[in-house]
Amino acid sequence: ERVPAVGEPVVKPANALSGKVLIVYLSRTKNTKAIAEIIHKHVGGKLVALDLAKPYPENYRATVDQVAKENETGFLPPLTTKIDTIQQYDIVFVGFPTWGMQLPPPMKSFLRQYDLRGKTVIPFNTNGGYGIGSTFQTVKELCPNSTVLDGFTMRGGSERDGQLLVIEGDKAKTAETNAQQWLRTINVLK
Ligand SMILES: Cc1cc2nc3c(=O)[nH]c(=O)nc-3n(C[C@H](O)[C@H](O)[C@H](O)COP(=O)(O)O)c2cc1C
Repeated sequence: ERVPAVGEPVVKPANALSGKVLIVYLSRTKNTKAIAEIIHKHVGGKLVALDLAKPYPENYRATVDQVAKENETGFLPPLTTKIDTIQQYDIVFVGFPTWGMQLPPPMKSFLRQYDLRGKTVIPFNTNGGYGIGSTFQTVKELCPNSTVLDGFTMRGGSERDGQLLVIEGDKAKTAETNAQQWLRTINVLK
């Protein structure tokens, strides 16, 4: 690496993100989990799934209805996942599906429960083809004192139509290529 001249302003290198990494994700049919694992493979750190004190019903329709109610009332479902000393992490990836065009309530619980101030927060998403909805915006709102970077999104399954895990095989390879490209764009990878 070139040594800067005396008095020359020190510019951060391209790969400016360093520090301890936490990857937290919510996944019902494992598409978001597949992306979390790709990120983990390339970035390392601690990979943690969000688990609920009271899991959602297995039935898709019942889950949609429950989520709609929770979104209406602002109910934050209690988590059983415990992050050991959140303070130790500098970079926190947060992964989630789009649910009802919103951030899923359990991820709202996580962002409410843990103080991510001063950290770099990096969202990623899978959805049934209708996009991120308000999810990335809500992450920003719930992390007002964090640096929230541009997120990654791709189409996952569509449980409504019986499509569960689809990010596998060739689709997982494409996902990996695209995710690596994104990680370079946001300067997490060189
Ligand atoms: C309760 C519920 C609500 C959903 N709402 C949406 C939605 O509003 N828009 C959308 O594109 N996909 C929606 N989906 C589909 C998921 O976002 C998609 O299948 C995603 O890939 C699931 O991620 P996972 O496999 O990690 O659980 C919904 C799925 C569930 C279970």
